[in-house]
Amino acid sequence: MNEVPKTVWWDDVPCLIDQLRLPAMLDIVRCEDLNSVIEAIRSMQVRGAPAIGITAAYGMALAAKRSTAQTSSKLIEKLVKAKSLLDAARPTAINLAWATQRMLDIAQANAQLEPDQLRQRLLAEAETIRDQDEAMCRAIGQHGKTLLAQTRNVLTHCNAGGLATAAYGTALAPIRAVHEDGQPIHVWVDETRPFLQGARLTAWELQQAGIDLTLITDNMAAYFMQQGHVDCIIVGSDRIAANGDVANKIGTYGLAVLAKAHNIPLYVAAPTSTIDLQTANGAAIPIEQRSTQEVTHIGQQAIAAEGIKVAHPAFDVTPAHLVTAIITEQGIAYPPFAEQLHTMVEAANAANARQ
Ligand SMILES: CSC[C@H]1O[C@H](OP(=O)(O)O)[C@H](O)[C@@H]1O
Repeated sequence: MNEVPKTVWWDDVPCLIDQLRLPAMLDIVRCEDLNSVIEAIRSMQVRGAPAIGITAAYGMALAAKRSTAQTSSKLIEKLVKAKSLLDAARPTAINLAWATQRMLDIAQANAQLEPDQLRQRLLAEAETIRDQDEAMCRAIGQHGKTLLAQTRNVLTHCNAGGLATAAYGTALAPIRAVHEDGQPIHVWVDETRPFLQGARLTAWELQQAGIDLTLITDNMAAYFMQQGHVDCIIVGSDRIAANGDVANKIGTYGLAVLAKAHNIPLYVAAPTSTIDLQTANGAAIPIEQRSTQEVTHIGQQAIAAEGIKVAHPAFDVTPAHLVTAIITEQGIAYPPFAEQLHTMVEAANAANARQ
């Protein structure tokens, strides 16, 4: 099945699916300037760690294109500012800062080029980041499917499908891979309050892919585990610390505790661009605090009284000891994770340097 392209460079600007309008409407947003890229990331028109990294990379290329700098050194000064603004849009997913840093590194390594040549080189790098992400997702699918050979029922949380990446997804990749091999597979889809990425996005993606699913509310997950209807849990990640602690959508930690209590494997699927070797453990991962309106409203409909106190941490951290395995494009890591994660990142960097 050909996927709808996600964030792409089209007609000379980044264009992306407005995920706030899904599943009712498949609407495309044209980002005419850097501010519209930043707003698309901040508002979650585009969301998902790899997807916001790719979009930020195109944002850097757009900033270069829109800059009137007459020298490459002045152009690079503009890119330093662009990186700072993009990185601030959402702090938890390391893919965002990883992508903007990679773009800035390319600019600085090619500072000898004329400004227009440098602009072209930057757009080429953003396209490479996008293409590599899709390849990493498909590799995650191939590695991850080896863990699902005896699996019929998988539970997912939030959305880590094609919409959260260049294409194909991370947590959904092994599920898609076994489905494409003809293996029967069913997915319990956590709706994932408060932003409902599971209900709005994962259910839609699985339906589009012809994969059997059942949408459940987050507080039903324990019931289906207790009834023996969940063989494993697969989630994505926004940042994996050097020791294997995993930041992911709020609610993941609770699922990990439930998985342990029911002796169910919890797998984390992510490209090596989500592994942050500079962050020693989960305690150092910044947790994004989002708008309280996303908790008190569903769309424009208020579901809580005005004037009450509301909390909205958008992510939580699952300690490495609750993670059964981490699936990357480089292979599958098992506890203790630190050395394997370091090796995987080094291998990915070496492969990128050869390209
Ligand atoms: C493939 S990364 C997906 C990851 O991103 C989601 O967060 P958000 O929807 O807020 O961008 C969630 O944590 C997913 O696991």
